[in-house]
Amino acid sequence: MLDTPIKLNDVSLKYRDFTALDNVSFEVAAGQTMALLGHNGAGKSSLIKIILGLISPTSGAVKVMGVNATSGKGKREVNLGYLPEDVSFYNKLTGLEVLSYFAALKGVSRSRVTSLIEEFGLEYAQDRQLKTYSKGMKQRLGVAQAILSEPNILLLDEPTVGLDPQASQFLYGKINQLKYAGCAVVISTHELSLVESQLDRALIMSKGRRLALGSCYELRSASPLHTTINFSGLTKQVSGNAYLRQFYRDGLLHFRGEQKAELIQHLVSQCQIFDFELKEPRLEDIYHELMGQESHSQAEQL
Ligand SMILES: Nc1ncnc2c1ncn2[C@@H]1O[C@H](COP(=O)(O)OP(=O)(O)OP(=O)(O)O)[C@@H](O)[C@H]1O
Repeated sequence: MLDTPIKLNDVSLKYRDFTALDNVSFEVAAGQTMALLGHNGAGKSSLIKIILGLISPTSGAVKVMGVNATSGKGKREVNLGYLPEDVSFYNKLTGLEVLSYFAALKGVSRSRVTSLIEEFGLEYAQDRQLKTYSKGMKQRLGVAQAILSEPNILLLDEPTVGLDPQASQFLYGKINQLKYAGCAVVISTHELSLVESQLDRALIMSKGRRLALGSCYELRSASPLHTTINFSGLTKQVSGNAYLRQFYRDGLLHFRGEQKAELIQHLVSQCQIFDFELKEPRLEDIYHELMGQESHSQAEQL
């Protein structure tokens, strides 16, 4: 059986007395995208650096393709792409020189460099020094560098910062191509609306601790936030239906994520519906709800 690409077990990290990560565990399977979400300082970049083997956890186990990420043994066999939080290349090099340099390090062909430069819309600036690049252009180059080797593991720290909407969409298209080829992807981001439709699972963190872990469906099901349904004739049809009455409030049906399938089956079999509007809590709503609960319970502990 193939090893799980990324596996963290009870990982903790301390900087002197400060606990940056507190018993964090998760796995990322081949072909999956895991989004790391959390306020500034939650520990997202630290987790990525631990997976990379750049820093060692104070305790816990980290395996990358079945190999202990901190021991160094067998690491060279992992084809890994990484975009750091603050992309910074040598400013006197041109865009083409930067990508060619990484291509040489990773044994990637010249034609892949040329096609990525073209695909990322940097062809017109490829012979210009990076000091003349805008923030977004540098970010495009950084992302191109991260996916250059068509990695099996891709770690992206805030990849869409500075990218225009078209470039962000293009990036997610590229990530999806890699995923379908079996790449395990970890994305740390604050852009929840962008990542929502892209992730398979999200790890929501606060102050180094895991608040929630799951797919959008699982997070929604566990959330106290309601999904609502509205359709014409709702009020009339509810009045004679004891099952629907339990969900009815303010002209809408309100229910929890896990009740959705049963309720929709009931509506289809028992009601006349020509069209309906379903509103589910977005990832952003769930995130804010969890953060609100967290600060409430912290306030209570004081
Ligand atoms: N070298 C270090 N020494 C001491 N503390 C550190 C060090 N690196 C990170 N930290 C602390 O660890 C915590 C987690 O930092 P980390 O960079 O992982 O957060 P993050 O979730 O990526 O934040 P952001 O969204 O702002 O990028 C923060 O409180 C940070 O100040």
